[in-house]
This record gives sequence, structure tokens and C-alpha cells, in this order.
Amino acid sequence: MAGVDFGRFGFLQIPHVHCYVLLRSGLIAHKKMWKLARVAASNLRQKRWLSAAIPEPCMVHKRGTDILHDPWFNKDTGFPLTERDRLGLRGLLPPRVISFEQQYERFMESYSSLEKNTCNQPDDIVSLAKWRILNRLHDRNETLYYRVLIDNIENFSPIIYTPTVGLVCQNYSGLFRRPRGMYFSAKDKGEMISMIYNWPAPQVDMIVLTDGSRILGLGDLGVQGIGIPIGKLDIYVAAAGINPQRILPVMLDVGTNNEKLLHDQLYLGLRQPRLEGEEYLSIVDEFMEAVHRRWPKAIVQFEDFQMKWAFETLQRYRHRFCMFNDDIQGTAGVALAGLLGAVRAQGRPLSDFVKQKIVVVGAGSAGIGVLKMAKQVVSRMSGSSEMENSQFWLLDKDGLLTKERKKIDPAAAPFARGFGPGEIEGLREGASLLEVVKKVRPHVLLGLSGVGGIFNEEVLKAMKESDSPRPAIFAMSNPTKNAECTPSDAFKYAGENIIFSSGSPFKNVDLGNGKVGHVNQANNMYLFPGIGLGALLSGAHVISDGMLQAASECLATYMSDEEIQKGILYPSISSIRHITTEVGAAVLRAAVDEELAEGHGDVGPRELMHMSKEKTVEYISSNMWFPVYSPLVHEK
Ligand SMILES: NC(=O)c1ccc[n+]([C@@H]2O[C@H](COP(=O)([O-])OP(=O)(O)OC[C@H]3O[C@@H](n4cnc5c(N)ncnc54)[C@H](O)[C@@H]3O)[C@@H](O)[C@H]2O)c1
Ligand SMILES: O=C(O)C[C@H](O)C(=O)O
Ligand SMILES: [Mg+2]
Repeated sequence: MAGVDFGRFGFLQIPHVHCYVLLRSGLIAHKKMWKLARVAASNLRQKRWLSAAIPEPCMVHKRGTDILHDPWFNKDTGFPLTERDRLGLRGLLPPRVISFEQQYERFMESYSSLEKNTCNQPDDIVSLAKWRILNRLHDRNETLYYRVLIDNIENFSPIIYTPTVGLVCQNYSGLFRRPRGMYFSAKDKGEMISMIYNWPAPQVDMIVLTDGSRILGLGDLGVQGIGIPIGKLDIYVAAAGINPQRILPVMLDVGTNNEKLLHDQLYLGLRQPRLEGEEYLSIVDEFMEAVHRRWPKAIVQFEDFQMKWAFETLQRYRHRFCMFNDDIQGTAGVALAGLLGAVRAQGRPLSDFVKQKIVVVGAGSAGIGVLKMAKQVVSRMSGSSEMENSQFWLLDKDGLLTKERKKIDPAAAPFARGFGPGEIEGLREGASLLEVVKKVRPHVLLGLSGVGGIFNEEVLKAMKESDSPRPAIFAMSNPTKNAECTPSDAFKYAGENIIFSSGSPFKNVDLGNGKVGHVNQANNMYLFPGIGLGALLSGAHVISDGMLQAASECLATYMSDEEIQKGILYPSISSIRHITTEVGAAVLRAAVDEELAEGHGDVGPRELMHMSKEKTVEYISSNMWFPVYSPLVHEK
């Protein structure tokens, strides 16, 4: 895209500048940028841009130290003198005013020093040290925190999100200093409707909720799983521009079945086994009612629930509330976009997707979510409502799933293989992964099992015999140690022409002779922010399959043929704000098409209906929050 690159201050898009892009530059007082921005803006809607460049004032009901201790409003040494006078801050800070840019530089310098000083230490120690320094800033000054996060998203997302967030959850009780978000426990039954009013913000747009029962591939971490909603919402702020004053991470603590935690004296959650059945559901019901009583338009993202509750709660609430399950639906959309990319990489038309043989390893919420969406795509492409399954093979911990399986989960049942004509001979119930890969010769091997290294040397070598000229290997389990294989093993054993994706970030692989094996990050972070943002700004009261498909299609068509040929299926994380804008617009347009969009704020359903695609993108981007110090106005 044509534009002016302002380095860490952002990228100014010339062809269709809108406030977000310009606000992204932030430093409009900076002479060089001011000049460049003026040139760009002169051809565009200058008036709107100029007004957007003056930050909105922010009402604050506090004064003095209460402001300094509130990360939403705190500017540290950045409070101008006049504001110090107005807010009773004079004398509470050292006299010199430090600019936002100087504060930014100072933080980045301390971060670099930390990197230098820890370069010989074990990875986990370094990652936790980096998380701590970011977390301290998060606790102190959110404006500066989100600014450094947005500008350095590619470097910082592995710290505040996957994989380090997993380590943080595992060590949560020891790392705990200050609470973040809300905790509703089994002991709060009957109290939730009043508790919800303890949250200080008047409005909440986006909630990420977990019960801690399946945190990444790390299992049941009980209350310690709160790190996941916090990390996901950080991505919402950075990628979707959701105002951090309108986000709410939530932990539903219904106990844990993790024996180690139950016996840990320092464990901070309820030390009791998990609630089950109706008792469990009544807690989730009460929470959902309470939230929607206070904030009827809030969107709830369910995250990292064990499979049985993931599917059950999705069915239970998706027609009543604006909610979705990220592990089932967000993951499916990202995987689908990648699978369609893998078809393009073979030089085939997208319609050939129906001929791809896909082996999915892991029959949990994520694996089945992917298969369900893939099936929808196949039936759309083939124009048949008959659900065709013949191209999919599904394995769980007991091997290949067939109709002979004794106890089969209802969600997995439609994907169990039969034994009739068209089946590959010799593939029995419970066949091993190696047998399946050897016999099926799949185009795609996709792992969502949570089992690190399960795509071993033999399995990867068997992928060399794939029927695809560019076999695709998706090792999507998180965090890093749980990935089904490393990219270097994949390129080494399955061949240099493979397409590779992992759920957690890995470096590209040096294949020698100047060749690079590209590593894609197939992570739901490419979609959930746009799904949430599009749903929010459409004002839809539910999130439909059509809205989710639109999100996935948008991501699938984002990459050029040239990039796809190089094995690049997803855009760089550094452009996540742009992708999210596009995805959000696609979701919104789908909501309008399905007559689900009820409007948001001043923008009503009719206005949304008449918005062009381009205007929708502009509407989305102009509603994205961007961190700048706003003038604070004291209101009693
Ligand atoms: N990349 C992403 O965006 C993304 C999104 C969602 C989930 N995930 C990851 O996927 C993994 C699974 O998530 P989930 O919600 O589906 O979990 P889940 O617990 O619901 O399902 C795990 C599945 O793996 C199967 N499994 C276990 N051991 C196996 C083995 N040895 N061989 C084959 N299958 C085996 C289990 O039987 C189960 O069906 C986690 O590691 C999670 O972090 C990644
Ligand atoms: O959290 C992630 O990185 C992706 C996904 O939601 C997961 O559960 O692994
Ligand atoms: Mg998840």
C-alpha cells in the first residue's frame, strides 16, 4: 500500500487516510511528520483529520494521588503543569515535565538493556523478566503501555500473549501482585448481579471469559488461567482499538481438578473439585445474566473452556447473547484461511478445496471447530447441502476415529470414518497417526492435539509421499513446547517445498543457499479482534455463522498470489491493526446482509445499510481507540 512509513510511529496510508492512521502517527507536533502528514492530508478529508488530531478530553472524577495510582489516567511525569494545577497534582511529582516520546524512549531503552543483560539466561527466565517489565508498565500507565505494545506488537505479543502468557498462568500465584479483571467464584452464587456493579467502568464493550479448565495445551490451571483473558484483551486493544477502559477480563472460578494446585498452599483459587452438570451451568448462566443486565451490548468471548463446556455453552448462549467461542470459531476461521491458502500455493483454484485430503489430529473444541467450518465451506463450494465428509480423517488420543468407536463424543461423531466403499483399505478403528498418514497421503496434516512432538520424524517423512506438490503442515497447538513439531524438523524431514504454520511464533528456517522456510503463525489472534470489533460496531445481538465466515474469507483473500507462492499464508503480525480493520468491516457487512445489525451509538441500522464497503472500513477505523495522552477534565 502506498504511504509514508514513520517507523515506530506508524504508517501513513496515502490513498485513503482516515483518522486512525493519522492518529497512529501521534506526534503531529513533530516538525518532519507534521509536514508529511500535511502533504498527505491536503488531498484528503482534511477537515475531519484536523479535528481528529486534537485528542478528545477525558472526564475524571478523581484528584491528586488517586489519579497517579489509576493506570487509566496516569501520565507519570507527563502531566503538563496546567493539568497538575487543575487536578491537585502540583508537588506530587518531580517538577520537570517529560514528554510522551521521552517516556516512550526511556521505556524502550530499559527493555533493550534487559534484553542485553539477560541474553545468556534460560528462555523462560528471560521471557518472565520481559513480561514483568511490561506488566509493571501496564499496572502503572496504560496509555504508554498500549502505545509501546501497538508499535512493537510483533516483538511484544509473544510476551503478553502466546507463548509467555502460558508460563505466566503456570506461575500466577507466585507472580500475583495486583488483581486485574473480575473473579466470580462458585461461592458467589446469587450475588453476581450486585457484584457486577463493583466494576468501576460505566461501560464495557468486550469481555473475555474463562473457567481455566483448558489453558492452551497446559490443561486445567484453575484461577491461574486469568492470564489468558488478560492477554486476549491486550490484543483487542492493540489490534482492534477497543478502549482499555471498556474491556473486562473475567475468571469464573468453579474449582479445579488439578491435584497439584489443590495441594498448593499458595494457590489463589477455590480449593475444591470443579463443579459439574447443572451446578456448573447455573454459575455460567448467572454470570451471563448479570453481565447483560448491566451492559446489554457487551460481547462475551469464551476462551479456553474444556471441550464439553465449550460446545455446550456455545449452543446454550449463541442465540441469546452476542458471544462466540474463540477456540472453536476463531480458530476455525484462521485455519480455514490457511487451508485455502495451501490450495492456492499448489497453483490450484480454490474450488479444489473439496478435493483436498485433510488429516486433523486432535478431536477437541479446536479440531472439531475447524472440521465443522471446513464442511460448511465444502458444501457451499459443491452446492450440496449433503454434508460430505470423505476428505477428512480425525484422530484423537485413541487414534483414528471410526464408527466402531465405543464411546464417541457427539461433536466428533459426524467425522468418524465408516468402512464402506470409498474408504481406504486397512485403516482400522484406532489406527495410528503414522498409519493414517502413510495410507491417506494427505494434502494437509493439521495438529490441534496439545501434544508436543507428535508429528515425529517418521510422520513428517511420511508427509513426503503426500499427494500434494506442496504438502501443508499445521502444528497449531500452543504454547511452543506443545507444538506438534518444530518448523526446522518439518522442513528437514518433510521437504523444503512444504507450507508450514504453527500456533505459537517460531523464527523462519534457514534452508541454506539463501533459501528460507517461511513460518506462518496460524493463531486465532488474526480473527478474534475483528470478529469482536465488527460485531460491536454493527450492534448485532448475536454472532452468526455468516459473520464468522465473512471474517475467515477476508483473511483468506488478504494475501497476494505472489506471497502465497512463497508459502506466506498470513500477513505479518505487525500489520494486525490493518487486518483487524478489514476483518471487522467484513463482519459488519455480513451482519448488515443478514439484517442483524442494529447500529452502534449514533450510527443506526439504516446508516449501516447504506454504507459502502470502503465507508465501512473508514467507519471501523475511525472508531478504533489509539493511545495518546488526553487532556483530563475534572468532573465532580
Ligand atoms: N493456534 C490456535 O489459534 C489455537 C486455537 C485453539 C486451540 N489451540 C491449541 O490446540 C490444542 C487443543 O485445543 P482444544 O481446545 O481442542 O483441546 P481439547 O482438550 O478440547 O482437545 C484435545 C484433543 O487432542 C486429543 N489428543 C490428546 N492426545 C492425543 C494424541 N496423542 N494423539 C492424537 N490426539 C490426541 C484429545 O483426545 C482431544 O480430542 C491446545 O494446545 C490449544 O492451545 C490453538
Ligand atoms: O491463545 C492462543 O494463543 C490461541 C488459542 O486460543 C489457544 O487456546 O491456544
Ligand atoms: Mg484459546
